[in-house]
Amino acid sequence: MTTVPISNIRNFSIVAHIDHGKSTLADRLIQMTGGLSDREMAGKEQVLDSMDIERERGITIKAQTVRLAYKAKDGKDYIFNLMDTPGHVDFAYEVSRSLAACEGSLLVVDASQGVEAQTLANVYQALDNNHEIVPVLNKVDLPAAEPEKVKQQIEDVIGIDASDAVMISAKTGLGVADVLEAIVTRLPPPKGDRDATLKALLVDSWYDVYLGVVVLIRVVDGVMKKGSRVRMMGTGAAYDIERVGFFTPKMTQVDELGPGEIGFITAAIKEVADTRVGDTITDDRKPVTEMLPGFKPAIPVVFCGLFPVDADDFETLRAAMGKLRLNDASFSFEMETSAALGFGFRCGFLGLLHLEIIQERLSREFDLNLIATAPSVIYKMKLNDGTEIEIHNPIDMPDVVKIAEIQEPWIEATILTPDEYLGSVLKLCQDRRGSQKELTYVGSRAMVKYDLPLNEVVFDFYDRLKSVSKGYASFDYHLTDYKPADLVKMQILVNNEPVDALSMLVHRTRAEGRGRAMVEKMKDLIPPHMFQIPIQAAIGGKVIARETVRALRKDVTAKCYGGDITRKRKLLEKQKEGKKKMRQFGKVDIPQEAFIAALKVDS
Ligand SMILES: Nc1nc2c(ncn2[C@@H]2O[C@H](COP(=O)(O)OP(=O)(O)OP(=O)(O)O)[C@@H](O)[C@H]2O)c(=O)[nH]1
Repeated sequence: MTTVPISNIRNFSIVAHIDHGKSTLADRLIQMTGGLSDREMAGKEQVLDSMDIERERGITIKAQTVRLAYKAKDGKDYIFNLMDTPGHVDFAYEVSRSLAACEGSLLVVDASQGVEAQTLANVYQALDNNHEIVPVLNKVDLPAAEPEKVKQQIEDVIGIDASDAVMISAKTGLGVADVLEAIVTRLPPPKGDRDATLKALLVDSWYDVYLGVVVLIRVVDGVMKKGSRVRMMGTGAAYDIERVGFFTPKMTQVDELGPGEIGFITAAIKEVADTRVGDTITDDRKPVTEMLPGFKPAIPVVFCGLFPVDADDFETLRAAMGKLRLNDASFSFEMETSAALGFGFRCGFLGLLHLEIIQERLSREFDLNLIATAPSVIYKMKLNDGTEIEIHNPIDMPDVVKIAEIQEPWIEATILTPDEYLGSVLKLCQDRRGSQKELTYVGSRAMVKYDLPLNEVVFDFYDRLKSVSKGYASFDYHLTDYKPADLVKMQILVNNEPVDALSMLVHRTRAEGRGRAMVEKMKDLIPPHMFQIPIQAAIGGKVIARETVRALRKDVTAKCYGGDITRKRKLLEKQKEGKKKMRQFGKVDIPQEAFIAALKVDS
């Protein structure tokens, strides 16, 4: 691959709403610049989405970068570094750090759909990073495409000039050549001083089975050389650089990366946790004095307990989580025990989608059968003695008489929806204790901004939103602040004993509805025992809902008395098999389905 002057480098990202065609365009760009042969492209549905689940769910999770070589119409050779960014709201943090390593963005908007919630969120982040932006209208091959209308929308809603938007079909390849030219002529080259001391941004890191920890960097000043000794300023650790290179998307090794370049390094780094994303990498012998601005760390906001259905799987679960964490520093877990569910882990996630992805990977890649407890957020509590604590597990909540005030996190949500579903969307937000801030129109679609408690959003809000809008509404949010809330701890009692895994913090006004729904579900799923079993929902000592599982009338072996002993044994064996799928709770056996159903109820 040719080396070029810094003025011929272009570093850019593609920002888009999910499904607007970011990956398809990225693949086209790779294909047209010869990064991969047609044959290699054919074998890979979407080259940038490397993880199986990403491909199946059609979402991009891990930011990746490819280097492309392009000969422009001006006859000069250019190097493009294309940074992939995830499109989903939970991973906004990964978007922001990819953007910090680039000078420009292609804003891809589906010409048949128009601007969506994540288009806005992502493009504002790009503008915050002082990016030059080239609007690209994709899917113009579709009969429903309305490029002129969408151009107007981009100007009205985002406030950037869209008159020169590039019209393309990433699918057929139409117009993609113009995108390549626009990258050269409309995006700025990076700035940097080759003779200055090495200063590089640690953009990302991940674990590779063959290479160990791979670190993605953007060189700002100086040169990153193979064999040199560098220092990570944030952690203070020093390393000898073993490999330097980039992806085309195939891994290619070189001797050095100069200013403005993006690529990877490897060294004897043991764990991903030893690298701090956003850190500044410099020369160990003559370090720079000032660090790069860096990023805010990604903090988990949603928590839940994950327990193996089969207690024998506990160690497998621990090992599996350890493996996943190797490549996902934003996923955290610590051991937890529950009287009802046994040994498991309390886990922290960036959001609900992140939770779902981890859960799915655990069950699919590690063949684990899991029970997840209700998702919770971080509550702040002021105690009467003046101390302040943070709670992310309802079990840890102190006695109510000790609590002076409970605060819960709030978000600002932006929702775009076709007009006909606006009523249902507003009702949903209202039902979730939301307060409306703004209602405007973007073409024929309504854009609403709502303040909502995160506690109500982690509880199936996204699913409900999709269902009330037949999948048409789009949603994005960011955390705003903590506000005092009238929250209570609701417990579920089975046979008069509280089931710890089913405790949750809910708003007082919603406790009864939620409690009633839970006990009803459990009643249907707990099999009759020899005695009657009360199932109750309670706040403190006060029962707010109750159901009863009636006592069993027949003994399974009764009809075998005096009869065939093998038949009797068979029946008992069968019963034992069934028991394996139960949780012994006091004198009661609770089937897993009952837990799962109780935790899934929609109030
Ligand atoms: N008709 C048509 N379909 C397209 C075009 N570009 C992409 N698509 C289709 O739109 C769907 C979404 O495209 P992707 O490239 O996966 O979208 P994405 O924005 O990368 O989605 P995420 O990875 O989830 O962020 C796919 O089914 C593509 O085949 C186009 O120009 N025309």
